[in-house]
Amino acid sequence: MADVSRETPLVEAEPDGVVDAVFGARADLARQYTDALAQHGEERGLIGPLELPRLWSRHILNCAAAAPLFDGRVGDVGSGAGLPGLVLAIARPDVEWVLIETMERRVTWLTEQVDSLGLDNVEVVRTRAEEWNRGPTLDAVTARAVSAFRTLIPLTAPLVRDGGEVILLKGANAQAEIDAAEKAIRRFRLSDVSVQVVGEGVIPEPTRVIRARVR
Ligand SMILES: C[S@@+](CC[C@H](N)C(=O)[O-])C[C@H]1O[C@@H](n2cnc3c(N)ncnc32)[C@H](O)[C@@H]1O
Repeated sequence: MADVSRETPLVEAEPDGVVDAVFGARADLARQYTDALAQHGEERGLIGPLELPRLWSRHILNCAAAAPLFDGRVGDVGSGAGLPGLVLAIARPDVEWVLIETMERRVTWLTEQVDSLGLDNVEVVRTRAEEWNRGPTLDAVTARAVSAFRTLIPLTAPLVRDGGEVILLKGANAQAEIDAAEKAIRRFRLSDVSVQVVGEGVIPEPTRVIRARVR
C-alpha cells in the first residue's frame, strides 16, 4: 500500500486562460519550466513543498506580471530556482537577462533550465552580488525574496548604469520597507522611489514592486 503520509502535495492546476493571456506564444515554454520545477524543485532544494499548491499563482504568474516593466539588459540578483529571472526571460525574449546567483547547485539548475528551454537571451553568472566585477553596466536589476529593500539596495544599485532602475518584487510590506530604507536610499542616490502594483485584473494575486531610479 502507498505511504500517503509521504505523498507530494498536489501542484496547483493551471488557472483557466491566464497562462496563455500572460505568456502568449511562449505559454508552452512557461508550462515546461513550471513542470520541471514541480517535478524536481523540492528534491533539489529549490522550492518548499508548501509552495507547490500555489506554484502558478504565487510564483510563476506573480513574476510574469512584472515582465512589461523591463527593457535592455537586466540582472536578477539571487535568482534561486529562476524566480523571477527565468520566468521573465520566457515572457520577454527581447530583453537580455543575467541571472546572478551565488549557490553552485542553484547555478547548475539554472544552466540546465536555460539549455532545456532553449533560451538564448539568458546568461547565468555564479557570484555574490557584492563581488560583481562588471561595474554599473546593467539597465535594470531585479530581485525577489532575497532581503529587505534596505539591504537589497547595496546589492543591486551598484550594478545599474546611471539613469537605470532597480525593480524589486515585494509583498504587502513594500511601503514599510521603503520607509525603513531612508539612509540607503540617500547613500546610493536613488530617486523616484515608489510602489507599483502590476497584473491587476489579469493574474490571481497582483504583484507589488518597488521601483527606484539610480543616480
Ligand atoms: C530565498 S532565495 C529566493 C530565490 C528566488 N529569487 C525566489 O524568489 O524564489 C534567495 C536566493 O538568493 C541567493 N543569494 C543570497 N544572497 C546573495 C548574494 N549576495 N548574491 C547572489 N545571490 C544571493 C541565495 O543563494 C538564494 O538562491
